[in-house]
This record gives sequence, structure tokens and C-alpha cells, in this order.
Amino acid sequence: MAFLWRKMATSNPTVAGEHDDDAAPPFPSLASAQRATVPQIEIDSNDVEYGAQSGADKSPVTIATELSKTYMPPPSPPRRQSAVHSLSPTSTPSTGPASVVKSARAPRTSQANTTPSRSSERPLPKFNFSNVAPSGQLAVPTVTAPTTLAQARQRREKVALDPGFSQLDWATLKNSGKDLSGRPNGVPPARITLDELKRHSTHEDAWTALGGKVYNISPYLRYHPGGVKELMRCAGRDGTKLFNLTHVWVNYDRMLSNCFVGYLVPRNS
Ligand code: HEM
Repeated sequence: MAFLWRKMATSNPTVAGEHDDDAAPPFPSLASAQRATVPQIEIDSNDVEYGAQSGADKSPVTIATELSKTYMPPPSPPRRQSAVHSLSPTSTPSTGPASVVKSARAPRTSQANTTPSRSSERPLPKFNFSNVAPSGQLAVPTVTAPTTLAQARQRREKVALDPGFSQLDWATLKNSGKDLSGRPNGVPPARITLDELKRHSTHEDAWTALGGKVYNISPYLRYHPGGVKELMRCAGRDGTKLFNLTHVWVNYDRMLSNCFVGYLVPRNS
């Protein structure tokens, strides 16, 4: 190794010019600080081996290559021209911070026209129409019309209640504590037969039996979300089955507590 250095460092330029094999590598230069710091170790060339190959047998090109590997040139200073800068091909590179910010700005329209990566020039992604209905609308499940009378009856009709007759209004009226049963004050709940029940089947005087209890439903008629007509279907009779078929989840006993008239009893009791 040292032999090679000595050979290169002390070689006569004239001779080197004549014998290019002895030319020093272009870097570092002969007067460089790197060369000055290289330890000068006196080693006989016969003691130096590069693997199985002796240093004396190596070509100058190989030697220069290996030396340049040992002492690589310092990296070049980082350039201020970033990748963002390449978006603006006409701007000149600068090293100041302000220029960095400037170079990071989006290109002007005239300049951007020369940039092929603009989103407006990119081809639109292909849309998959397989999940679109033939009509052009999204294939959302549609509501099918009832096919049987039973289905039509099961579908509930929305009834527009008159102002002041909402469920909240009914709750307010009920919670007022007013007796809505129609019974004279102080009269205890009656024992009502089916014959008696049948005699109360008009809008102004409508009774129905639900779960063995008879209620005066006339005050509730206009509050019923299902409408007066539907509610009147159970007037003057036992409406338990019809009620449960319609909306078994409704707590009728609490809703109609003020409308309680009496208990339904067998005909001959
Ligand atoms: C006196 C007993 C009854 C009471 C206290 C009552 C009360 C109610 C209440 C609170 C609702 C709203 C429930 C909900 O939307 O989930 C309702 C809805 C309804 N009720 Fe009644 N109901 C009675 C009897 C009946 C009867 C006998 C029928 C007819 C057979 C009927 C037909 C309906 C219908 C069709 C709706 C649906 C209204 C809608 O969805 O807008 N109800 N009822």
C-alpha cells in the first residue's frame, strides 16, 4: 500500500507523462490535505498483498480505483433546487429561503400548461356501471306495491291530525287529571255486559273493551294517530283482538286511564 503511495507521490511528472501507468489519480490532488494526512508506513512491497495478488502486479488503473474508494471525494453541497422547483421550469434556481418558498408555489396557468401531470389533463378513472340500474340511477331497493288485500291492509296510512290533537296534546289533557270516562262523579266503575257495551257505539258516545276493561274512547277519537275511522271499528264491542293485531306495543291502559268506565262482565253475571 505505502509502496504504491510512494510510487505515485514521488513519481517524476515527466516520466509520469511518458508512462501513464504511473499517473496519480485525479483526486485527491497532490497537494491536498487528504494526501497530507495519509499515514506514511514503510512497508516492503513484497509484504503487501491484495488477496492473492501482489501490489506490484496491479495495474495503475486498479490501484487508482482502490485508492479513490478509500478516499472518496466529499459529497457535493445540497442544492436548493428541490423537486417542487422542477414544477416551474422557467424559474431560475436560487439558494435563499425566500426562493425556496417561491419555488414551492404552484405554477401559473401558463406555465402549468406545459406540465403534463396536471390533474385536469389526467384521464378520468373509468367508472364501473355494473352496479347502476338501467335507468341510470343507483340500484337502491324500491318499495314494492302490495300484491294482496291483506298486505294493503297491513300497510298503515298516515293520518293528518288536526292542530291541537297530537299525542303530546293528549298526554297534556290526560295528565291534567280531568275525568274523561263520562261517568257521573263519584260513581264507581261499573260492571258492563256486552249488551250494554253495544249501546255505546257512536262518535259522541263510544265505548270499547280492551283486556276486560271498558273505556270511553270518544275523547280520544281525534287524537288517535290511526284516525277516527280506524278507532271507531272497535266501538261498542271488544276491541282487544283488533287492537293487538294493529299495535300490541301501545300501552292503552295508561293512555286511557282517565277514560276508564268499568269492567266487562259475562252476560248473565
Ligand atoms: C282505543 C284503543 C286504541 C288506542 C289507545 C290507540 C292508540 C294508538 C297509538 C298510540 C298509535 C301510534 C302508535 C305508533 O305509531 O306506533 C296508534 C296508531 C294506529 N292505530 Fe291505534 N289505537 C287504538 C285502537 C285502534 C284500532 C281499534 C285501530 C284499528 C283497527 C287502530 C289503528 C291504528 C293505526 C292504523 C295506527 C297507525 C297510525 C300511523 O302509523 O300513523 N287503533 N294507535
